Amino acid sequence: MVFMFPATATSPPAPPTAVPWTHARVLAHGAARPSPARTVPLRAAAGLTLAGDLRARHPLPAFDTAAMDGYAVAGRGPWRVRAALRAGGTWADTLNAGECVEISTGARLPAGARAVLPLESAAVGADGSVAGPLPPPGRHVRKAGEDAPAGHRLAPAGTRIGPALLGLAASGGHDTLPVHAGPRVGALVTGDELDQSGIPRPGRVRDALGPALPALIAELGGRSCGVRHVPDRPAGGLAAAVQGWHDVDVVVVAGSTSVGVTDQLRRLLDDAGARRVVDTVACRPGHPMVLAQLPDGRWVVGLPGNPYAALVAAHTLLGPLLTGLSGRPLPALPHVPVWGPVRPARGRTRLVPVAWDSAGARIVGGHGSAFLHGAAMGDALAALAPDWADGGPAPLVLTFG
Ligand SMILES: Nc1nc2c(c(=O)[nH]1)N[C@H]1C(S)=C(S)[C@@H](COP(=O)(O)OP(=O)(O)OC[C@H]3O[C@@H](n4cnc5c(N)ncnc54)[C@H](O)[C@@H]3O)O[C@H]1N2
Ligand code: MOO
Repeated sequence: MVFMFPATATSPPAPPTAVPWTHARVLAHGAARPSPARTVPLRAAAGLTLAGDLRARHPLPAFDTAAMDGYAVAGRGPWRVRAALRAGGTWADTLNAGECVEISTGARLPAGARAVLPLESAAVGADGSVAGPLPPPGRHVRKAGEDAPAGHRLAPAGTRIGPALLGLAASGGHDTLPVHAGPRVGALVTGDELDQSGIPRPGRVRDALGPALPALIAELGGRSCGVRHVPDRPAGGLAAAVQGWHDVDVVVVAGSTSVGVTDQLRRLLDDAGARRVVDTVACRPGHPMVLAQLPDGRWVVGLPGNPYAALVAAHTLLGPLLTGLSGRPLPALPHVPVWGPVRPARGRTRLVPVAWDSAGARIVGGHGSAFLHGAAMGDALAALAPDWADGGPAPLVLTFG
């Protein structure tokens, strides 16, 4: 006879030693020290982190600039046209009342000009003079230093360098930037049951994490150094693989975080004299995750083998760790209303994939710990507290699906 336990609607409480989910992120971030700063050309800085404040080397804009094609006028009209100015040109003379220059957007305003009369508002008379409504002083003019005076802090150290910041740095007169490079991350995928291509053979499963991890590491701010597959047998293979990967800052181990006979991760961490910073987290899924530091300074992040649990664990521990190693502050999580027919978990945080909708974020797809469908369709993970109710606010960790 086979005895079966009745299915329960709520999950069992978290193990007593498990770290609360919000605290796990803070611990992982706080444990990391940023890599030394170095200087790189702008073209090599995308995705890295500013290692010093970015300051304007000159006023932005550098001079009073025409913001419209038209006429830069002085005094009241009609105005006599003195010259034509194009962007990039200079005109050393000064306008007197009743004079103007034809001017292009981006050209430096001549001394004496009060404003720009747009072409559409101007009428050119038979004698070549220009008439039109008197523009108020400063109209259609970008004032020198209006965006930032010289020396102004454009962005603080710790800012992630994206396209807008690269453009801002160039506008501010910079050719290079001081940066913290993205940490180097190697990924070890464990599991003798994994097939690497096609439809898995009977009893086996297709490796979902090997293809996912390099993209996930890059999304979280790391430099992926590749994926290596480690067999569960002989025992000791995982320890050798971890110890042997020297030229990385972080080793991610996928699988082997549980208590089964083939799960070697915690034993190898103890044997190696590693310091555990986070050891199990009060969340669902992903609770067996672990973060530890080896005596040589390298970090080990253990992600549970179940693919969605691994994704949750990566966003809980790996993301904040890489953020800290990169010299960036831990971002505050936005709280938005979350909708969907899901029960929160007793005594722990439940992480579900969500997609934006007009009223907040809606829970999407399947979110069992082995299934990636929901996460692949989602924009974020919502962290549902035990007292969350449908439509209530929850913090979001943004993801890329
Ligand atoms: N007695 C207990 N058993 C389990 C516990 C527990 O607390 N006590 N926790 C369960 C939870 S929760 C998780 S999550 C898993 C974690 O297991 P491991 O990290 O040791 O991973 P594996 O056992 O190797 O695999 C678990 C599961 O995931 C599949 N898997 C593994 N790697 C991949 C991959 N790269 N791509 C796709 N699927 C993968 C694997 O086939 C298993 O089905 O432990 C539970 N057990
Ligand atoms: O928490 Mo496990 O991580 O349920 O799949």
